[in-house]
Amino acid sequence: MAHHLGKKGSKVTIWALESEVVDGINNCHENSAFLPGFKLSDNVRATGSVDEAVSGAQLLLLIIPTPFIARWVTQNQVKLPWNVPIVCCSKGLEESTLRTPYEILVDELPGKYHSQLCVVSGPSFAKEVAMGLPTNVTCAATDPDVAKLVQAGLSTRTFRVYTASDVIGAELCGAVKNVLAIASGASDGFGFGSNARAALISRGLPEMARLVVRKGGKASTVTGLTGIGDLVLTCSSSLSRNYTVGKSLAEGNPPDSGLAVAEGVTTSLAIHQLAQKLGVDMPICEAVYQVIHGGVAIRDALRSLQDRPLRAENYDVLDSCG
Ligand SMILES: NC(=O)c1ccc[n+]([C@@H]2O[C@H](COP(=O)([O-])OP(=O)(O)OC[C@H]3O[C@@H](n4cnc5c(N)ncnc54)[C@H](O)[C@@H]3O)[C@@H](O)[C@H]2O)c1
Ligand SMILES: O=P(O)(O)OC[C@H](O)CO
Repeated sequence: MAHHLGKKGSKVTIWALESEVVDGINNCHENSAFLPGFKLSDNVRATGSVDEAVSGAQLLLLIIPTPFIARWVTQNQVKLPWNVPIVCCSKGLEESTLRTPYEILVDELPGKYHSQLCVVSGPSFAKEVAMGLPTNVTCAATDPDVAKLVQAGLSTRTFRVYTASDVIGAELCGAVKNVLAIASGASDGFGFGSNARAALISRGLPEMARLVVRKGGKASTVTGLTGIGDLVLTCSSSLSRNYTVGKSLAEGNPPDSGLAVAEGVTTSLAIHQLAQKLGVDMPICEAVYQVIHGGVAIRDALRSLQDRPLRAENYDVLDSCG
């Protein structure tokens, strides 16, 4: 995103955790740890100081893995300006509290920040964004003016931003698709074929919709970029870390994604707990949870989805889409 905005002409300062990442960006214009092979725009620089990163900022993009958001925000809250949009781009659920990134920010930041919070989500592999390939995403905010500000701030001819109001829906879609992508990667890893992958995607969609609606979001959100858009992308490409974790599980490896984060691994536990708490039926996500956290063999978990009692293809939850 920094490179994208730098190419657009914005001056961007990245705060990064690792000093070698800061040095690599400032000295070699490359983030060789997390985005190797890209010469970053000259408008992008990095720092290890949050104060320096946010100084004079017109837009803050918060893009850190979900498990670290709460701690990072509580540690740095006093340094964050409250009068510019804070755009949350992370996709997942916090394991201990089952909160989405936006819910974490609302809880951890004082009320004066709340109207500035928004979410950007949708089918957007970082590598393709960095390459300048056509990408469409959605900015969801409770305040439409904030959504429009972010839309204008991020959009270019290759990066098109839509606005929306369903924040919780957009976030839950982003969290659930990562778990479903693990199932899809595993299915492909076993060579179960294109039919199986298409079934996982289309039967994953009502799981997503049921959770969104139960949490107060709109069913129609799952039909958009943050829903089916990101679901199709992540379930069908080796560029996805989550899909890749699934493929690796099928090869008999543990659910370890290495350096890069696959949010679906921890999110599968949170989705399991949230679905139980809210009484939402999410069999594919549950199968992924059983594999990663319950010791069930991945082949058995996928097979068990086929062995469930025959039933009607019920998409009632989507019938409420306007
Ligand atoms: N990479 C993508 O294509 C993509 C696209 C859309 C959304 N996202 C979401 O963005 C979020 C971040 O993913 P990513 O792809 O940038 O991750 P990544 O795996 O490329 O990098 C992980 C990042 O997390 C940082 N980090 C690690 N521990 C941290 C801590 N304790 N505090 C702060 N930062 C820490 C690392 O410094 C590193 O920059 C995830 O929620 C992901 O789902 C990623
Ligand atoms: O690599 P993944 O699986 O985390 O997916 C990245 C993005 O969320 C795709 O939109």
